[in-house]
Amino acid sequence: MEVIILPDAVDVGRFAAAKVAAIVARKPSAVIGLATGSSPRGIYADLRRRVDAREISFSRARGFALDEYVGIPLDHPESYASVIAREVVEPLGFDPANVRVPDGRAADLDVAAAEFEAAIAAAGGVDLQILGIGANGHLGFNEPTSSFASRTRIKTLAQLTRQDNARFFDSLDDVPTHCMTQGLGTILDAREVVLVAQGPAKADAIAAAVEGPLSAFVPASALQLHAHATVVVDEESAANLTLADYYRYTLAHKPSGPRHTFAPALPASAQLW
Ligand SMILES: N[C@@H]1[C@@H](O)[C@H](O)[C@@H](COP(=O)(O)O)O[C@@H]1O
Repeated sequence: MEVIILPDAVDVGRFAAAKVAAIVARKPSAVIGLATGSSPRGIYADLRRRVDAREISFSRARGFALDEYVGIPLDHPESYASVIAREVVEPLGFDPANVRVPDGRAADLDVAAAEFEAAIAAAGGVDLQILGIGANGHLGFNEPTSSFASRTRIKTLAQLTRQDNARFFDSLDDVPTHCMTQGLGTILDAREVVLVAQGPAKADAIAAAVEGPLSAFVPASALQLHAHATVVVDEESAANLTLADYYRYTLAHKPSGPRHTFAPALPASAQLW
């Protein structure tokens, strides 16, 4: 796992966007795992800038969303199908036919979950999975105690998650109680993953995920098992990392090479020690 600490949220978005852009430039039909929530918005904003500058195009790229609520209409503004369409597909110019969100409205949710897994496999797997992290350490909607081997399935949302997401709804009662989410096993199958976090509310979860023991109680700790995982955080989300100085030193002394060419230049304000 590579841990990148950057001064602020804008730098976090730019750094992670550079990884997405590099993959899409190399492979225009790349399969991108798409996350919702506030964390990846800086990534999408920087990618939009690159699209507008004609540096990259998502017209042939494919996308799979991480998760979806169960129990709200598809056209609800906070369904993840709506959010992905509004915040990712339209601004970045994906072909809507190439982007799939788990179907939380299906008559048979188990069948829909299995079909979603099959669609990822048929696409050749995910090239790069974008991830945020919940304050309780969840990935997608894999709440604490989710199996590291789990696949796309129905989950019950934790109360903390419902409270955190209530800001997107009129009231806590309006927040769905269930969801369909890619499993941790599904996420670990992506060829590369990049997790972004900003702000003090994520500091505990980041420390537990990066430096704590492997534990289903901290679902994001599953990323320790991934061979090509990058965690990109701002100073506030990095606040509880014991080895922060080591991560800064590593970044400042990064050897050059094909795997490292995606990294943009460090901002002048980056704190290296
Ligand atoms: N299901 C999503 C996750 O995919 C997201 O990473 C996380 C953090 O959200 P945010 O980025 O808004 O803090 O919680 C949400 O509920």
